[in-house]
Amino acid sequence: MNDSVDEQLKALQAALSSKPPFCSGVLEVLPENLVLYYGKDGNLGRIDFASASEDKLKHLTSVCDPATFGRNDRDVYDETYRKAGKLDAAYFAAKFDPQSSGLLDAIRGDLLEGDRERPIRAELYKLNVYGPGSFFKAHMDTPRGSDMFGSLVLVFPAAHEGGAIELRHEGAEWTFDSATALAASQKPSIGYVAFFSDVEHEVTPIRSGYRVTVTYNLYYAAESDAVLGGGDRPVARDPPANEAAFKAGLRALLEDEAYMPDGGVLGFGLRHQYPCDRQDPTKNDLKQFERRLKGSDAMLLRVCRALGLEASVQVVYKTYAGSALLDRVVDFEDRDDPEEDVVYWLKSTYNGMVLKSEYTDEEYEVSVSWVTPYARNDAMSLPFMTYGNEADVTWAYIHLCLVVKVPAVPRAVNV
Ligand SMILES: O=C(O)CCC(=O)C(=O)O
Ligand SMILES: [Fe+2]
Repeated sequence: MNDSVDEQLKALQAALSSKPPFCSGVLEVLPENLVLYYGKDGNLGRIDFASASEDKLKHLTSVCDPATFGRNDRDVYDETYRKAGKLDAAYFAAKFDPQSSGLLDAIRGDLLEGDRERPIRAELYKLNVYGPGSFFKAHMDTPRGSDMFGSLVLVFPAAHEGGAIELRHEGAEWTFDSATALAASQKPSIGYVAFFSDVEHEVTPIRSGYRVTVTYNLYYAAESDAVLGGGDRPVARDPPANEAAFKAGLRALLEDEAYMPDGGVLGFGLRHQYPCDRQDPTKNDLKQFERRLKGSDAMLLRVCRALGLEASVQVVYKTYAGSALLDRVVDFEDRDDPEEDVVYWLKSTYNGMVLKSEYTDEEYEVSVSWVTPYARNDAMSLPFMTYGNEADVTWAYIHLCLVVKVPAVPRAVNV
């Protein structure tokens, strides 16, 4: 590979990973939006976070249940992993509304990288109270539906120290210290952080005071049938800087006639994991994920389609005999004969193709030039999430990739 192609590929990788997979901030609100009502078993309360006394915060804490989390396929209570109180959505009502306050619009503009026409909705999930010494260690949020893409955490301005949210993804780490951000705000305000649910996050220990949060699950709204990636989007939009850079870079690469003159296949491991219905995996036709891609994964498909390239979401399975590329999700429970060679089974039942390996000279059926690294799904084990915020046997996360055909020269690339 010559130097300039190498540099172009690096620029593509940089454009795809330049935006953090979360957004956060402090939102000024009307004073009445700092009011929360709660109650359980006849034990009722109203708390105004503009002036919440310690007694009021202790009362709220006393009404909460101990918070559990999902470890493998079980909900467990373990104070070495999660120490906090929680109330389910039936037991509290907050005045603040993410939709009418404009917060959802801000999240769409930031987290969804300018995909402004995409309707999203926030579903109330839980109230959490973290008193001194409380925390929640690293986990991902359990998907609760195929259209769920993210999580939103609101932090009320009760005075506290500690309790920052740390987020980690693909080797990078970010922190949002809502306590400090809220303490600096003179006006009534709420802290917020929204992230893609497959991004690992944790709440660091609270050193003093009370950290009260309300969490929401974020979904692509059902009424949206807008097809991502088409060049026929109804409303013009200004692409964010990383999208413009990615598009220019990919076009330049394809216009270079010395690059893949006979054509070939480009592969991009997607940055995010996606909810997959584990109970009935065969209904997971990979095409449906096109509409649900998150952030820069959506941008990648949008740009490929805009350039007129043939691109499809695919999945790589790791087997003991190498990797197989497939255009659909596999139901391993359909495999009647465990003695049968799994690669042969994937090939004969699912049109799987053996991927060329960088490490061995084994025979292969497809050779992909990977621009970003791909993760393999393990064909041999069920994909339980080790640490989630809830145990769920229906939904699992799956790693996907985008496979893009590069035509032979002379090739026409849309502008
Ligand atoms: O309360 C928070 O700050 C985050 C809670 C959380 O991560 C969860 O409920 O999954
Ligand atoms: Fe979480």
